[in-house]
Amino acid sequence: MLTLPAPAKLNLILRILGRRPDGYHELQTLFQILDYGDSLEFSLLDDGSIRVDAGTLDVPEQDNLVYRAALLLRQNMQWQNKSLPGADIRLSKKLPHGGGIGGGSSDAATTLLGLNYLWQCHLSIDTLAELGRQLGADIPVFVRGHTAWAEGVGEKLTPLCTEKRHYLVLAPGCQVSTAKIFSDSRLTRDSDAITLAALREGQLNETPLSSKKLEAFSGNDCQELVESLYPEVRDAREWLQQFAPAQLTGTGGCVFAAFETEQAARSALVRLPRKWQGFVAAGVQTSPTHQQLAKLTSSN
Ligand SMILES: C[C@](O)(CO)[C@H](O)COP(=O)(O)OP(=O)(O)OC[C@H]1O[C@@H](n2ccc(N)nc2=O)[C@H](O)[C@@H]1O
Ligand SMILES: Nc1ncnc2c1ncn2[C@@H]1O[C@H](COP(=O)(O)OP(=O)(O)OP(=O)(O)O)[C@@H](O)[C@H]1O
Repeated sequence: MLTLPAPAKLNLILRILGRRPDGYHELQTLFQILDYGDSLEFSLLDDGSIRVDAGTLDVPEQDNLVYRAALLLRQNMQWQNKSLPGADIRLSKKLPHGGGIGGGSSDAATTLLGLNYLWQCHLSIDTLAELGRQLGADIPVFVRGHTAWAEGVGEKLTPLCTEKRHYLVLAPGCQVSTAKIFSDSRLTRDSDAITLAALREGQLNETPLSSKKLEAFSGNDCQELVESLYPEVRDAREWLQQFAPAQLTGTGGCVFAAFETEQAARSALVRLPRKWQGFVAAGVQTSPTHQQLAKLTSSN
């Protein structure tokens, strides 16, 4: 049996530059991977079937991104005339879905990485990232497994180190549909592009992007619209704002703030009103999934 984590992400910066003919949006975002997330257990099945036990997640099996990722990988291998065993996958969800923290996307990426290992498919990270992109714009970053600056629809990724910070993430309890936000005519979709060079200006190449820089460039073009549609998101952000600058991640509904120490983040968490849920996590440069896989491959 193989157990792998599926971490959350935050969008520390999210700028929407325009809409493409296929309806998708050109964006620029800074994906920060966290050391907190879901967990998946994989076992081989002799009968060739794919089974997913989604635990508390109430999504039909065919729609579960874990199932869809497993099927896509298997189809891809079948085209190469490789016959594969099946898989039994157990998902333990900690991440709220429809939260803008990439829970479903990360589960899918961990499935691609985990089954590539277990089924010995030997597909490259580039191929797995391309398969992931077919399922969702947020999946490639988790497949590649680095905190990164992203462009295009989120698939053109440049790894970027950020200064270590601790995040308090709040889930105000509403699920926000990404498609609904991106199709709303009121969405800000004309932000100017910024360059990675501007982001890094004044910093030595090897140094992680400082908290000051992150704060100067922070912001999320979806925030105003999401808060007007979901007042509870604004309430949660305003509550968090008493401790540190707070903003929306992805298309929400989660909001977050950064703290220098874990203790500072936790002492805000203990004051969280009961109506909301929250967690504290550290920002990491390399995904815990990749760290775990690297341990496995080095011990083999
Ligand atoms: C907002 C972000 O979370 C930022 O990280 C992502 O861009 C969303 O990525 P995601 O949830 O993986 O999105 P997908 O599942 O690919 O797409 C959901 C819907 O969002 C819209 N969508 C998504 C990403 C993007 N760059 N432009 C879009 O317009 C599309 O209408 C699509 O039908
Ligand atoms: N394994 C899964 N975990 C969570 N949601 C899933 C999963 N599979 C399918 N879904 C569906 O995908 C939708 C989006 O879930 P997800 O957790 O990816 O949202 P999100 O946090 O807003 O992600 P993103 O930031 O990628 O938009 C859910 O509402 C759910 O119906």
